[in-house]
Amino acid sequence: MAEAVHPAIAFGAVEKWYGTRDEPVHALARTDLAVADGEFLVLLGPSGCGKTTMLRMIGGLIEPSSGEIAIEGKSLWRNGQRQAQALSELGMVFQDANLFPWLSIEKNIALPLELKGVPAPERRARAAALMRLVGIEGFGKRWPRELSGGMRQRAAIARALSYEPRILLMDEPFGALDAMTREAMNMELQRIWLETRKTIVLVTHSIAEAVFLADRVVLLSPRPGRVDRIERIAFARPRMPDLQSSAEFQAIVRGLRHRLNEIGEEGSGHAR
Ligand SMILES: Nc1ncnc2c1ncn2[C@@H]1O[C@H](COP(=O)(O)OP(=O)(O)OP(=O)(O)O)[C@@H](O)[C@H]1O
Repeated sequence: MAEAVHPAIAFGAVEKWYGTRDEPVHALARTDLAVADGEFLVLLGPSGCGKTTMLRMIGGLIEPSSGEIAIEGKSLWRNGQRQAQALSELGMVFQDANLFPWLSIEKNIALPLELKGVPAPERRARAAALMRLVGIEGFGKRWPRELSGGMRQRAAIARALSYEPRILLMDEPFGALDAMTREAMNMELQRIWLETRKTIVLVTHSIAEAVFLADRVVLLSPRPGRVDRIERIAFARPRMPDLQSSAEFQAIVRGLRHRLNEIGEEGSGHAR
């Protein structure tokens, strides 16, 4: 397969300040980062280190204060205007599935297609294929409230994939789920990724989740948010849950936890 000409996502000297009523908040210091086409990148770090800010900037929901973000080589912003062309490459999944309660699961999944004017028979066929892909086949006529949290998250992933974005952005997608469902969802997400080969950027607070899923873990530190280190995770795929009890896996988790503790101490102790 030919190498993609552009990275899927490129940060060039991107910086973000938020204006507040008191002091401006320096949410992200000048950051350069390239995410390869088809890569699974995980953003990990303590509260307030800028993970969501980075994800929302990639998603075009907020504009960087300076620097440039390019999606597949196309600038996301030009003269303060978001470029729709670059945005169509992106799908988003949040912690809360955010399904419309008055629409069936099938209609929720097909909604982005309806908004795009895709005819009903094609929408139904696509929704059926996506429900198979995420493992909720047969639940299309149900209401969101009739599904478990894990199943609702599967539906949210199906909806984000419905218009075939090349990049999937996920902000703590499994943060609200119990530990067992979360582990099952990690396996499912890995399977979906192996089948679709999307570029994925996922935010998490869980070190084990990060190491289990990622090609690279980007560890961020706060005040201001910045990339502290990038850990390449080389385990072969598909990765099985037992991998997590291996010495190699635990060594990486330990290293990241150790660094996270140091970051915490630097933040609370000596002012810089
Ligand atoms: N809209 C906003 N206005 C002002 N400050 C903000 C805003 N959004 C985020 N911040 C600040 O920017 C910094 C980075 O926030 P961000 O939400 O990106 O961090 P995070 O790593 O995602 O945190 P968490 O893990 O708690 O979700 C924090 O200091 C936060 O208080």
